[in-house]
Amino acid sequence: MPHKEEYGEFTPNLYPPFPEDIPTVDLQTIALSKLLDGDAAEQDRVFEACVGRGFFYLGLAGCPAGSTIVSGAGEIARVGERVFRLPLTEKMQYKQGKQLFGYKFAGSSVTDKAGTPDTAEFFNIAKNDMIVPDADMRRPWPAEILDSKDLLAGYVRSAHSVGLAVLGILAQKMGVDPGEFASRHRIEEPSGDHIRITRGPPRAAREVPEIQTPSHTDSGTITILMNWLGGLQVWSESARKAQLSDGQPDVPGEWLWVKPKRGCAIVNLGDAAMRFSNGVLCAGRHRVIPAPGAQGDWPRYSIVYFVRPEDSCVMKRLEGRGIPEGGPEDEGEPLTATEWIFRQSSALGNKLAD
Ligand SMILES: O=C(O)CCC(=O)C(=O)O
Ligand SMILES: [Fe+2]
Repeated sequence: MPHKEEYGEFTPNLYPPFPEDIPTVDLQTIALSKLLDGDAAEQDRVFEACVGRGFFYLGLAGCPAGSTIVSGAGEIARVGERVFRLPLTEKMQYKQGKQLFGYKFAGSSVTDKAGTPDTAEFFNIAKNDMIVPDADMRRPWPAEILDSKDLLAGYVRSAHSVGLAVLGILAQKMGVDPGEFASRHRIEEPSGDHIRITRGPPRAAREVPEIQTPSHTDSGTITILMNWLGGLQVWSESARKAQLSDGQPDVPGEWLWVKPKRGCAIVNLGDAAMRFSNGVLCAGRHRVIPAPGAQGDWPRYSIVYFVRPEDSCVMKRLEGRGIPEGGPEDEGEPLTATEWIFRQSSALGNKLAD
């Protein structure tokens, strides 16, 4: 059992191994350093993974942005420990609004039609506030976060650059000018990008796992995820419709565990990537439950970076020889990214503050 007082609760060195006897998903491992070096075979593999399931491991060794993500994620989880330890009344002063920045309390969204509440807490730290002077920030942040602003800003820049590097490669494979993604994700421009610190409680019951984060596809473009304990699961079949959903998978299949891999991020594409590519790229459906086996006795932390289109970006498909025309998504008035993301998260049953 974890010794909470003695070690704090984010203790990756003490976690028992991920069980060997449960069905895991077989994800490709792509080396970030090879991608950045222009390795053609690695670039082919990343495109294949994104057209397929929309999930892959990204090996972070051998390049500065990768090292910042590996070391930064652990340090940010420790910032999270300090934030989540604050009294609920204090955390609720930072309750998330329409843009989803700030604190999400456990139970703020539902996991099924019966209305069972989720169990994960999040603190969503806005990219734009971390990379500007304090006087220019748009929201208040707890002292625990402001004290670590340099760490968070460095992480934002590295994770954002890694996301954009992958998107640039995907663009080329689809015959799209890589500048088309870059110009929709400029780091200084306001966007829904954020670092999410998540905390899920230890497993309450062996038999019926409670849902920490219900079934969803991410609404942004690309997500860089760091986690240490199991608990993430992907739906076995890919679903590529960027449609409103009631939070349940829309094609038959089963949940498969994603085994955390040291030194690797788990990268997945979101609905915006599917929208920009008119369905060529896949947004992988996933959820989080308590970690399997003895790992489930620990509180579960993860650090997620969401790369999202700029707020005023018009959400329509990009032009390129590899991007098909037409389909239902090409009809009707396109939304801005702000409207789009609000629509996607409301569909997941999130009770928003304003
Ligand atoms: O905690 C994880 O492993 C995944 C979290 C996630 O899917 C999300 O926050 O969108
Ligand atoms: Fe997600």
